[in-house]
Amino acid sequence: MRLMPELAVESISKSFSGTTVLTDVEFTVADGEFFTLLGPSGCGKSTTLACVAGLEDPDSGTIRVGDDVFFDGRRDTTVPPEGRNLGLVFQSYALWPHMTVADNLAFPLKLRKLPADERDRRIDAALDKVGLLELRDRYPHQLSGGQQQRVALARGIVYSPGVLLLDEPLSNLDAKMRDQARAWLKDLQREMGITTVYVTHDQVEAMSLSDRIAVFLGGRLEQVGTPAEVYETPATPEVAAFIGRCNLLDGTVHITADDTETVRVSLSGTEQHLRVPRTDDLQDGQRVTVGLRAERVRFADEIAAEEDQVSVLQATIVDRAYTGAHYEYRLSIGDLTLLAESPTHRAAADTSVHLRAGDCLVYPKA
Ligand SMILES: Nc1ncnc2c1ncn2[C@@H]1O[C@H](COP(=O)(O)OP(=O)(O)OP(=O)(O)O)[C@@H](O)[C@H]1O
Repeated sequence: MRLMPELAVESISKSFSGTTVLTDVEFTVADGEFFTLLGPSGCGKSTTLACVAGLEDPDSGTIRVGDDVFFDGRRDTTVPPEGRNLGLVFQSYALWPHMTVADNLAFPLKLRKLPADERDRRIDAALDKVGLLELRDRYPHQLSGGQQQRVALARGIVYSPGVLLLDEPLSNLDAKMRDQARAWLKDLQREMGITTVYVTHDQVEAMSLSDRIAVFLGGRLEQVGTPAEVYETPATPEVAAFIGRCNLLDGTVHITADDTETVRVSLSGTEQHLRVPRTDDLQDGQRVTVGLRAERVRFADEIAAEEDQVSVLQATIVDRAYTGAHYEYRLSIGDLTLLAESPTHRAAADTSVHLRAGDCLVYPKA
């Protein structure tokens, strides 16, 4: 298999009409890696991808694949999209309606001036990869949404691009088809070993597809890590809040001479407190934000209260919802609201919750 040099995006910034949409965005994508740009609507993911594709130019920074410089803000260098050998697939499949499937795929090959027999060979190979060889002579309107999406993908890979860029390619599919397409896309990417940059706002999609995820918020890269890293050790409270369902609680640290493994945090909005792991960056009196994922808020019968390692808080259930997979509870603790998930139905209003110190994500405030 041919080896691709890494894609390096170095400190790119971009504004539109004076409004900054990207600030010092920096990441590298390794050969064969499935790398996802994840973030809420408007955070700058698509603009970043468009800069890699050459559809937009950043205001500054560099973009390169190995020694091939696509963009260099200092030298005013920019390579046009067709010179970058990238496969592009967007949310809107953008198939030409008056062309058959095969002709849709032939288009980028004609642009690259490939001879007809080589074009046919490549078209059949790409359609075979996406499992649609028998539909090569149909028109787009004779295909389902999922099939159109596969054709768009086949068109993205037909000229053997070095890097595949996908912008929300599954978002037009219904939930069930999206699940199937996701599994299929992952298999295809693995089989081809093609370096892939994927844009989505759907964290489940990002978690299940990616080798690594770059979390974008407000035009900045907040964290780059494996799915497990961004979920288990989010770099900031904002990342914790964006990925999964996370309670964010404000409090103040209190450290005594007896505290070795954990320290006490008095929570704002209640007289109650919880214990969090003791770390070097925590001082007595330090204001902190504590992140607690909903599924890590346990009820008394779920985990035992262990000295120092599990805090017991008295709570009232104010609302419960059945989701099929589990129950979601809204709890009040003094003036605080806490979301909890549990497989068990709980009828009583008053309850105690058990919070493991190791489940608390602690962020010192500046
Ligand atoms: N051509 C443009 N002119 C002006 N502003 C733009 C342009 N393209 C994007 N923006 C703005 O830049 C910001 C980032 O947009 P971008 O499309 O990159 O976000 P996104 O994270 O991909 O969002 P979404 O998931 O909704 O597509 C947004 O505030 C958007 O309105």
